[in-house]
Amino acid sequence: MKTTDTSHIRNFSIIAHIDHGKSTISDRILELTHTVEERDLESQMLDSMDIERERGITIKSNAVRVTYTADDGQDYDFNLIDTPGHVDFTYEVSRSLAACEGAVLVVDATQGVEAQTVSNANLAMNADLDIVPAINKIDLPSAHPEEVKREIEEELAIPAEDSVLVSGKTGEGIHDLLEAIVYLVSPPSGDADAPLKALILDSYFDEYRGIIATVRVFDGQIRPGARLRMMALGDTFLCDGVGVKRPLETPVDVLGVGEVGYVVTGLKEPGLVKTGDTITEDERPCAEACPGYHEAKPMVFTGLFPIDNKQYENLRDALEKLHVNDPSLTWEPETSVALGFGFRVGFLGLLHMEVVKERLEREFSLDLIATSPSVNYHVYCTDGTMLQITSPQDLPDVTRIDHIEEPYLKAKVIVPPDFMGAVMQLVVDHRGETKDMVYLSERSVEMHFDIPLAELILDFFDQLKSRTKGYASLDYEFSDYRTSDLVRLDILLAGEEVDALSFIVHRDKAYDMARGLCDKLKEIIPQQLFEVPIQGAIGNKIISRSTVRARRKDVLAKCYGGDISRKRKLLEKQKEGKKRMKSIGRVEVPQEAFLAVLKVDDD
Ligand SMILES: Nc1nc2c(ncn2[C@@H]2O[C@H](COP(=O)(O)OP(=O)(O)OP(=O)(O)O)[C@@H](O)[C@H]2O)c(=O)[nH]1
Repeated sequence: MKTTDTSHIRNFSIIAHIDHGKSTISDRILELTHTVEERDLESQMLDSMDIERERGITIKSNAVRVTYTADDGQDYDFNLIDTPGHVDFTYEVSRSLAACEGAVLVVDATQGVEAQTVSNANLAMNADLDIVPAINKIDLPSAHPEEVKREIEEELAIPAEDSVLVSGKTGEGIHDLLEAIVYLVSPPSGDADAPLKALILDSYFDEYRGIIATVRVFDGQIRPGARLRMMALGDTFLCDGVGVKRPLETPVDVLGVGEVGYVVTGLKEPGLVKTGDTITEDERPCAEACPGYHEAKPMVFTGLFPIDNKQYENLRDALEKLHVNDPSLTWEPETSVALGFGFRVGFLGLLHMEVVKERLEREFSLDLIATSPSVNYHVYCTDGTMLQITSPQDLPDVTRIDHIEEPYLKAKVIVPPDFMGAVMQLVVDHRGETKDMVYLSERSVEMHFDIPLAELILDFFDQLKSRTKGYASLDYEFSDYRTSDLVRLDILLAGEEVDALSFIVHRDKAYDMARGLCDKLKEIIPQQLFEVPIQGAIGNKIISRSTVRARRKDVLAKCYGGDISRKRKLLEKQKEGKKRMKSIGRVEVPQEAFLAVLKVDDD
């Protein structure tokens, strides 16, 4: 085996619980290594999507190359991968870790170890990575780094003597962190003469150059002009260029062993490049592909419908293109009497759903309506068959149903002991069952419970945050399917059933939900020229009702005659408002009505 000198390469991910400061620390590293000059530095440099910057969260992992001149006088190439912290995107973290030898585990010095600190640390340990703990936000007066060190040792079983104290805000300690990375993270190894073996970490669609894949080279090398092959999918392509992100794309002559960079595939069809696949040489393929990734399974499903039905094909096209960048998305066509043609789309969670909807609207100029999120139910019929349904409309008639099973999660909350009672009550209110709890330290208890996924996606997290004054952190994973007494709640507007407003709910909660939803819809649906009764029904039985009173809406009344340009402006504004509405029968319904179920206070 020919070994190339990889002793000056370090590949690491930055992992942490949400908001502990990964992106801020990455910014400081870019600055200190002069990858980006101070005057060009925008905050959250690696969060390249507008949504990420606006919301201050990382959604996609991002790989960037920086060169660090260490205290030993040598230059080191760091491939740094910033990862998301939110539980919806855990799969992004494991994808990134597969490309690295090390992980910087950021822990907020004021918060200590939280739920995703534990799960991300476990992912890194299972991947056998060298872990560098970084205790962040030490500039804050409420920082208690010594206690956090103890938590890292006791709760995560990671030696804390290697911890580096840093402040992403002031830059203090970042130099020590870079030195720790040089000494604690192993350099990559591989065979430069072996056939190419490169793992696809991520990919995105470029209108002009086709699909661009981010890869980690394990063996061999990639040069422009080489004929390469996707091992799982079998397609071949001529490599159109390789490079690294600094953080802008910078072409290089070759990507060698241990390096992380991008490959321009020239492939134009979405679906030809798969994250987790291995790229090899066409003529001399490697013997074994990289282990690849577990497919991320969608947990939450919603209907996405274009407001203008002419945009249906554009929506399909957009989903295909977005899928290149977001392989966890699934979809199939769905038809609604109320909303026309659309798709039933599967997501990893509610945040993922919001992000995808927003990306479709922004990046592909679509106007969309999303319907209430649902989970995947197993419906056992009296004829012995089992149906998997993700849409309330597909629920068969009650006479055909023997029983229904719904997905349950194993969830974990880390919280100060004072809030234990509040969390237990919240779990009971959401049909959950507390299993056990472990004191991690005087400051924190880890509680384990089982809870239906359908309850968690409605409002559990918001309520958890508010009832624990923001102190609780939550992590969960799929557990199993369990039988539940579930019914479909239908909503009628002006006497007509609106299929897109139906949802599946536990029988014990149906009355409260129906009342809450009718009241919420009354607030959301604007007054029309006629009275609009809103009714909630199970089967033929009406169980709740509210009414939107009639009013003649005369927008011009405000103008007191006179000014024509003002009148025109008002009319245009009204037209704009209309675009965001959908006519259901005679009733104009705003988009947000279809997600009203998320806003119902059912307590
Ligand atoms: N005082 C102080 N604030 C910090 C420090 N580092 C980060 N912050 C703040 O903490 C918040 C979260 O920081 P981010 O860097 O966005 O956190 P993150 O871990 O990347 O968050 P996600 O990507 O959403 O998981 C921001 O408001 C930062 O300004 C620090 O060292 N000191």
